[in-house]
Amino acid sequence: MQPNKRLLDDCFLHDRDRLRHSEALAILKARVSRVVDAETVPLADACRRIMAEEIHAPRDVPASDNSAVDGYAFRHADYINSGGRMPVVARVAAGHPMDGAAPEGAAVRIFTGAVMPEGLDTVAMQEDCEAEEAGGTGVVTIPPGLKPGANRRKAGEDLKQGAPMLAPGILLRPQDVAAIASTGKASVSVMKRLRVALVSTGDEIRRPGEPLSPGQVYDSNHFLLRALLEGAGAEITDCGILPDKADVVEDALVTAAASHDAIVTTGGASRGEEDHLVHALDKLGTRHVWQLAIKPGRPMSFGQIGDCVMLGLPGNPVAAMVCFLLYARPVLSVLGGGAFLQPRRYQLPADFAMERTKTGRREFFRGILAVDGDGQTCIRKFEHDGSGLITSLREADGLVEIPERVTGVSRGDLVDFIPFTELGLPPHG
Ligand SMILES: Nc1nc2c(c(=O)[nH]1)N[C@H]1C(S)=C(S)[C@@H](COP(=O)(O)OP(=O)(O)OC[C@H]3O[C@@H](n4cnc5c(N)ncnc54)[C@H](O)[C@@H]3O)O[C@H]1N2
Ligand code: MOO
Repeated sequence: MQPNKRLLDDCFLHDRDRLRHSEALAILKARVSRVVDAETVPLADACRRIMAEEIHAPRDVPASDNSAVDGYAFRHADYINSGGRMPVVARVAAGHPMDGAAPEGAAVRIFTGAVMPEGLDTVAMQEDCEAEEAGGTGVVTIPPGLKPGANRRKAGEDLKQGAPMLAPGILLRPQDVAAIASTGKASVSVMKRLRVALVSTGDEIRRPGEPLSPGQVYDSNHFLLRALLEGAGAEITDCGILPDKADVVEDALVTAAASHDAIVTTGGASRGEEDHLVHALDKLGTRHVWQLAIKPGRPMSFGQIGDCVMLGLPGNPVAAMVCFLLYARPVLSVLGGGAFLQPRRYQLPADFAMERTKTGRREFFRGILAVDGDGQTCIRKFEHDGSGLITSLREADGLVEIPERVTGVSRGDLVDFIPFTELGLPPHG
């Protein structure tokens, strides 16, 4: 006889009731704003910090016209009139500008970065010239065909005085810090670092270095999330590993919330009797998000305890990383004064095929960049989808994103690929 009640063994049956990825993002975005103040730091410490001030170029960069090459500087009109053969009357090197203007009809020996002598507008590369010259005196023959202004870098061609350079909220990259330095500014106002409490939970979790008893698991998520948080510029407090005990979890969250801008937890996020994080959040504060129509990462929660944001990441390592990158990263960025960071997707042909019996949820598979038989870049899927496989994260170059409505992927179909580099991670070495 057939049972009249089907067992609820399909753990994704309720995806319709769960928040979709885009809905979750919209809630997160609407709920958070900057919580940190500004501080002034020396430029050497400014990289990867978030700008708190607006900067306009205080001066022209470069400050003067200068030579782009080692060679001979001259007035273009003199070059035309002389047929390219000119006396050399002086020598100017970088850091040693010429006193006064160059005489008419003459060339000047010049080196890369040296200020263009007054009145001269064009430079010929030394390799193209024939010179009977030493120490800035002699004669040089310059080949025909040079255009006026050749090999001359104009004052202000990099930055014009007053040009907008940087605005609050921008994450400073090495090249941004270089630009600030090029204007002579020695310090910069940036957002203070976000104070984040990092919590692992689970009776079975142990720190590396400790002996492992049967059934216990090393706390890999602590190191995963610590590194991700460091990459996001946070100041981290290690709150250790909490046991699966409601009162201990609650006490720890109250203490952490009092002195941090955000709490990031891993584990205990789900619905089991031993999962206390969501109940604690409900009791101590307000939950805005829990249970997403995504995989992996379904039990992620987001809420607040007073003014402290709580991000409850799942315990499975792949789910913890995916949730961090997709949801915690933009939230922490906004709390820290930055943008709600969203990765760009790249459409690449799939080097895999799959059928989806369950639609309605968004899936993020681990994707590996590959080259197909025609030499075209394509995307492979890590062969196992298990949410506990750290190896899948290590092998992958990013995430393959399969939207809710897609019923299957055929080999060669274009799929969305989010490189890990778009999520702030270093490239695969
Ligand atoms: N009946 C149901 N069971 C589960 C559901 C569900 O909806 N109903 N969801 C599953 C999904 S999806 C996930 S993801 C997990 C996540 O739940 P939790 O956050 O409560 O995670 P835990 O049970 O604490 O741990 C899951 C897994 O991850 C390991 N873990 C935990 N913390 C760490 C750590 N710091 N470092 C390394 N590994 C960690 C833990 O030992 C477990 O193996 O729940 C499913 N179950
Ligand atoms: O969705 Mo869970 O997050 O499979 O691992």
